[in-house]
Amino acid sequence: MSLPSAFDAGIVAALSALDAKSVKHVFFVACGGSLSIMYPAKFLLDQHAPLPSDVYNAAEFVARAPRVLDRNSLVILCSMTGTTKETTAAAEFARSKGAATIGLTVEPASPLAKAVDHVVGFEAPYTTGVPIDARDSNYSRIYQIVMGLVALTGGEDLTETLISSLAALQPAIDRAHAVFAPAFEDYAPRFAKEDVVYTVASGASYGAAYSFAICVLMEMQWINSQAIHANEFFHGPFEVLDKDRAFILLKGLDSTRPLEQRADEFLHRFGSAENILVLDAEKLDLSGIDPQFRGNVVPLIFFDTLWRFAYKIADLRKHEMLEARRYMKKISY
Ligand SMILES: O=P(O)(O)OC[C@H]1O[C@](O)(CO)[C@@H](O)[C@@H]1O
Repeated sequence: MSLPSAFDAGIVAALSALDAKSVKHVFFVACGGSLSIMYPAKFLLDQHAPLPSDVYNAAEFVARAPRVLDRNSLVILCSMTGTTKETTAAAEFARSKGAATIGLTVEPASPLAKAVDHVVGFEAPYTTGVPIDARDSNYSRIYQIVMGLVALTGGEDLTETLISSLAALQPAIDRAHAVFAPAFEDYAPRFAKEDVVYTVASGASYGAAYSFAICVLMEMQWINSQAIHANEFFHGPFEVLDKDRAFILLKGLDSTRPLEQRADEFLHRFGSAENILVLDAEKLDLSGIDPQFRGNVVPLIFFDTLWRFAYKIADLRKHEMLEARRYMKKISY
């Protein structure tokens, strides 16, 4: 089978060089925001192929040294900058075990790019401020890798369906901004005053909640946060819930939506609606995105739109989003 001509050229090169049928285990490896996209990537692979996979923080991957990592493994790594040293070390470690490696990065000359067998580029608006089309984002590229792999390993070939869905994603994101804008306007003044804001999600959307909690609220706004899995919520975290506690709940469209729905009902039973910001994907116009992929692309819509909310909070707190860091990239660690 051949991959669609609209597939990213780097992905076509990487997957064509791979003896796909020999791949017995896939590892998704990265740190921080780049790690957050690995959860939905694994979710997509789990849905479409009987291929075992794991998601690892890059340092943990090297320290744990899974015994199953060998020449029949495919290790997919991501570092936007390509300079996160743990991720480069993980690529080198994977190659030392004979595994095939694919690295996603925006910097083709970066240390990560040099450490992997194949480089896949993507675009990111967050540090440059230059808007992109979501079809060129990290989500889009890793989904192409996953669905390409599914097709090449004998699974259903949904690559064309994926490509046409990704082409419809940016207009869907643009429409979503308008849908969520009134809620962001309403909630931002209250959330800007909070010391703690939790984010809750499950399934394909968990990664979006994770990155919003650790990279945006904590890293960029110094607001204490934690991403809580929508069902784990009932296994401890719900004890902190009262009328004053602030939560963001992501309700996606994947098969785990009932978990998020149950959390929604409990949050509104004991919390107060004005402190529970719910982003519900059922309110979105997802025309052009195939129903099979709607649950998978919704987290990118959540994440992209939540940035607008974060900038509103940043303005109200007078705390600059990307510059006001104390440690990251400012000191050695
Ligand atoms: O490896 P990357 O994707 O360049 O990430 C570098 C840093 O950027 C973030 O993803 C967001 O600032 C951090 O979590 C991470 O430490």
